[in-house]
Amino acid sequence: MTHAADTPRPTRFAPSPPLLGTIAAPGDKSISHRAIILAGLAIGTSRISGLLDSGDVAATIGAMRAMGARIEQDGDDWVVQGVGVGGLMQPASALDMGNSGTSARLLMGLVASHAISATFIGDASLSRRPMARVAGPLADMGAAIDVAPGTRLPLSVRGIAPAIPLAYRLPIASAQVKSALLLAGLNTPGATRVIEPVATRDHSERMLAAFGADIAVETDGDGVRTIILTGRRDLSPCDLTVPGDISSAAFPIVAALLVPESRVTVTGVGINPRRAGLLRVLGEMGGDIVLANQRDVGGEPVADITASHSALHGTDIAADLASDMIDEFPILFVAASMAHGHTVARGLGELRHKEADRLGAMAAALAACGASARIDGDDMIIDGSGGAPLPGGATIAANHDHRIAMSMAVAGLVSRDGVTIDDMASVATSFPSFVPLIERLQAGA
Ligand SMILES: O=C(O)C1=C[C@@H](OP(=O)(O)O)[C@@H](O)[C@H](O)C1
Ligand SMILES: C=C(OP(=O)(O)O)C(=O)O
Repeated sequence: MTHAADTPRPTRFAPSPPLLGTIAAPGDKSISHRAIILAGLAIGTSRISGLLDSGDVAATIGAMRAMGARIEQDGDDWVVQGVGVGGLMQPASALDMGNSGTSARLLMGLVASHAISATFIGDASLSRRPMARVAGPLADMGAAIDVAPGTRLPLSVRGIAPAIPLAYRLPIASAQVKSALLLAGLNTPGATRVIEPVATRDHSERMLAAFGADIAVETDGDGVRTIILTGRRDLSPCDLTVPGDISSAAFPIVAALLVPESRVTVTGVGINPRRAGLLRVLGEMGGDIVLANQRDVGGEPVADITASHSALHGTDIAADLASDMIDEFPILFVAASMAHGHTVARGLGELRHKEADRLGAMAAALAACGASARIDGDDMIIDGSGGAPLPGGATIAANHDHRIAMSMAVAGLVSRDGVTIDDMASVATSFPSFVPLIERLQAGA
């Protein structure tokens, strides 16, 4: 039987008229996962507004429900009654993480310090992604991980309470690993310490503090952060608003920079410095990007962002910037392909471990559309077209990767012959309204 969701949705993105108008950014995916998880652990009722309605967040909601949290939609809000730290229940069946690495890794951490066991499964893409980065330190905390060699999904975590508090220096810059260990630390007596030589997105730290966790952050003279979480404290419920997702806003913003005569405003976008590296790089490339109405939403900095068509020039992106824009490289590569001159983006090995190998897949996709992109070790090197449209004309395999699908869709908007994406279904994981919002901007919304 063929299910509707399994039917590929090929879509052609033709050369675009100017993009004009104002749209609201969808809720931040990273923050939405964390809001559901922490509200699901608090004692009492939390109300969340602005939650991202997407496949990845649905995976986290499903798993937290399966472990006892009561999570209901109330109009545009979500109302969550938590189980209390230490109160997760044994799930009756395997937890389906779908396409979502964040769900899988954060929830593995959560289960590790509860006396329950859970089997984690995922789609073909997620089942190829490395899980040893969380399984290793969680085993050091006392959890038993049952997994085939290679440490990929499916795997089972048998948690332990009390777990052993860990001091762990992150060997890779990963907010998912950091967050998995902090969540494991919540039900672990004593201090769990995560040492972060390269700073990554700090949504977990901010939100843990908002829910009343005992958390402190120390930064040494070299900028190395140590996050200290003392476990076994109850979490208090919160009413919070999820800011808009800069990783989604990136697509209309770059599209506006590239499509002649465009001017687009995206409202309510999170500009946390550990997420907003793309804005800094596009600014250095000559992009006309204006931030207005800067404010705080849910403990995160937010702004309305206006991007206008600009002549971009190439740039050199240092490796230490990578984690501040890790999910934005695919769309940055599209921008660089149309810039004047040479762009080098360095130290991007982690891109090989996302929903697809984003280095290899983007180099191939851009080359298929007539751009000059090549990989040298962990670096991407692009010679821009100098503002000329890319030839296009290709059909690109999205490979279950929403960011490749949306990036190459934007490439189609600025191509000579259009670009076809073989299957746009993956955008439902992070930005279900991507196509209608682009169409609204084309109509001058
Ligand atoms: O913590 C998070 O919410 C995320 C962290 C990043 O992954 P890594 O921790 O693997 O870098 C990012 O790529 C992902 O989209 C979301
Ligand atoms: C890498 C991503 O997400 P995840 O790791 O949660 O699948 C992403 O959204 O680009």
